[in-house]
Order: sequence, then C-alpha cells, then structure tokens
Amino acid sequence: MARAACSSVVTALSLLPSKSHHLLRNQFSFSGKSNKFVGVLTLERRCFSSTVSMSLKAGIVGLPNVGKSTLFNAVVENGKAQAANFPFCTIEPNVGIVAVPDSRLQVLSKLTNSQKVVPASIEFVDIAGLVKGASQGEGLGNKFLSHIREVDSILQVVRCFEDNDIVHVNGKVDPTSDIDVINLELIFCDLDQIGKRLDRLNKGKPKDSQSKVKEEAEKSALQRIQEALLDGKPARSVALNDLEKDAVKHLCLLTMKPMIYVANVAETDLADPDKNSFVQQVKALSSDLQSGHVVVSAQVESELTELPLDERTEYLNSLGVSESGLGNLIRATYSLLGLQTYFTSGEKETRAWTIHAGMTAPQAASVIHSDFEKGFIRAETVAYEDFVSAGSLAAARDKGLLRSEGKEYIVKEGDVMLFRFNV
Ligand SMILES: Nc1ncnc2c1ncn2[C@@H]1O[C@H](COP(=O)(O)OP(=O)(O)OP(=O)(O)O)[C@@H](O)[C@H]1O
Ligand SMILES: [Mg+2]
Repeated sequence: MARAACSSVVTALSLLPSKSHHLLRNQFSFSGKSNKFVGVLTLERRCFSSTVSMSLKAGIVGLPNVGKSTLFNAVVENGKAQAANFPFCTIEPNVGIVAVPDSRLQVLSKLTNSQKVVPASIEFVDIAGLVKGASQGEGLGNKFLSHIREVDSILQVVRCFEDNDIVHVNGKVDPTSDIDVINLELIFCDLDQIGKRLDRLNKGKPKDSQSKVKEEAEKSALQRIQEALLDGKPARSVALNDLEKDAVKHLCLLTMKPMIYVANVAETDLADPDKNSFVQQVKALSSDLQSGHVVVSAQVESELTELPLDERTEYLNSLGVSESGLGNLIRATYSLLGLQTYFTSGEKETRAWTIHAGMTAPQAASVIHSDFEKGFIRAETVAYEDFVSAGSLAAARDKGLLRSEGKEYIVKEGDVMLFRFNV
C-alpha cells in the first residue's frame, strides 16, 4: 500500500541539472553483457517493515545543517506533550515514537467513558546529514544510506531560511540544487544495488518453473527501473504490475520509498510562506515529482516545545499563524504511507489501530493480536460518524447502524470495531 501511494510518473530529467544526468551515465557505465555497474557500495540487508505495527518508520534526511535534528526533537517532544498517557519512548537517541493527532479519539473516549486514550503512532528517525558523494563513501556515506533503507517513508528537509550564522554546506541556500544532491545520492545507491542484482540473476539458474517466472519478472522490472534511474527518475515512477512489485520488494530500493519535502522556513515566513521563493521552488519540485510537501519552521516548533501549552497559541498568533505545523506533517506522513485508522472503544480504553488501506476484517484484527485473526468469527462494525450520532455502541445496535461483517469485509477509515473470535 505504501507503494501505491508513491507509484507516480515523474518528469524528472528536467528536474536534474544536465551535468547530473551526464554524471549518472558516466559513473554507472555498463560492463559488457552482464549489466554490471562500476561503482561499489556495501549495504546492510535489513529492510523496512512490511507488517503494520508500532514500527512504521519515517526517516528525516537532508543535507547537513538544514534543521533535521531541530525538527526531529520538536516532533518527538510535541508527540509526547500531545498524549500524556501515550507510551512514548525514545528507543535510541535519534529514534522516537510520536502520536498521530486525531481529534476523533477524544470524542469516542468521552462517549464511552474510557479510562485511557491510545493514539496511533509513527516512528521518526533522525538520520545524519547526507552529502554529495555519500554513495561513494563521502561524509558518513554508506552507513547513512543503509539507515535510509530501513525506513518506510522519507521526509526530506530542505533549507528555506537565510541565516549567515548557520553554514550551508554548499555556500548558499538553494533548494533545487539541495534536492538534486540528495535525490542523486539515492539514485546512485539504487543503481549500484540493481547492477549487482542483475548480475547475479544473469549468472544464476532458477531452481524451478515458479522461481523462473518470478526471476523473469524481477529482471524485467529492474531493467526498466535502471533505465528510469539513469534518466534521473526515481524507482517509484516506474509502473510495475503486482508480480513485479513483489519480485523487487526484497531490494528495498531507496527511491521506491514515498517522500515528503519539508520546507524549513524562517519564523518571519510562517505567516505567508508562498512569498518565499525558496518555498515556491520546493512546492514546484515536489509536485513535479508527485510527492507531498509541508512547510514548517523547525526553529519555531522547537521553541514551542519549550513553552507551557497556554503560551503556545499566543506565540503562534504573534507570528501570524493559528496552529503548529507538526500535526500536518505527522498526518501527511501517515497518509503518504497508505495507512488508515480503525478504532476500538470501551471503558478500559479508546484506541486507534493502524492498518494498510484495503485490509480485511481478520487482517485488521491481527494488528491487535494474531489470535484474533486465527479465531476470527465476525466483526461488529459501525462508522465513526454513526457511532457519534447514536451516542453508544448499544444505541448504534438499536438503530440498526451496527453491522455484523464477515471475513471478506474491507475495513473502512474510521470504523469502530468489535471482534468476535474463538481461541
Ligand atoms: N527554520 C529555521 N530558522 C532558523 N534557524 C534554524 C531553522 N531550523 C534550524 N535552524 C538552525 O540550524 C542549525 C542546524 O540545525 P540542526 O542541527 O537541526 O541541523 P541538522 O540538519 O540536524 O544538521 P546535521 O546534519 O549536521 O545533523 C541549528 O542552529 C538550528 O537552530
Ligand atoms: Mg542533526
């Protein structure tokens, strides 16, 4: 599902400076028939999570000193503040779990007198700065590219604020060039991996006819992705059928991951960010790349977390805005991942559960516990709006709004559910 959200057609060559394009063709020259690329990278094999759980990860990437850690700290602090009883934890210094803001939770918990509220969550990972040449080991190089491989979606922070005291690695603020540098490194990394994989596929012999079909699908997909990458386009821009998608999944290609561009602006630009030409560049590029974009001021967000809750609105109003940009950023990340929410609500707790769009009722039940899926009998389901208008599950049942659904039922956004199961 995450992939469905990012299968886009991109007119990317026009987005890359022509020198980047030459660079691609030069650095990754074919060696003979074997489709082998010149260029070496070592990458860890760990992949991003494919099941839905607490571990859906969004990686914050960008050039050094563009505000990634400032944003990360603000998001993590804010997530903690928004949900006092949410089991917030910092797994490592640069990984934090953040609550997805959802006003429906409070409404449901009031109606059912819940003792606690548990929101959906996303894991944010603050990845160190990526520099030009990272795919060839520059800066902290490959290590960071391997960290990106482990996330489900990418938030690319782009510096849109001017400040002579804060060094820009390339000497000046230039969002288009900054985005090119990052995207090219991701492309180089994918090209290298695909080259190696094609080489192996071309040398090896499939075990049986089933593996042969899969390997053919993989080869065909990889060759098309390789061409796209050489033209400066991300892997997600290549249309793949289900078999091909499945066959290339194990490679965890970096440019297959959905991306949101985060324009990091000065506090003075928050009230009317469109006036800032840097923001305009980010917006235009992100829409050409069919990716999302969000405007935030990491600096303001981090200052907000230092203030008591009642002073935050006052501060935001003094900057000409009504709310923090982090809620937007978190929600955009959630929907970019193709995720949706269903609720369970009772006296003990009201809880938001995260599933991929398109999951059936037993699959959705398995997010709570695998026994719920194994022993699934039926799901009693009511739409959020119907639950609220009826006022309780019992009232919804009386009014005929509560439906009894079987194994085939595709769960809808906002369903309030009760599972019947046998163990
Ligand atoms: N919107 C903003 N306006 C002004 N200053 C900002 C803004 N966002 C971040 N900064 C400042 O930019 C500097 C660099 O920020 P930060 O350390 O978060 O960058 P980084 O991308 O994490 O860098 P690195 O890659 O080195 O880890 C800090 O001094 C921070 O306060
Ligand atoms: Mg940092």
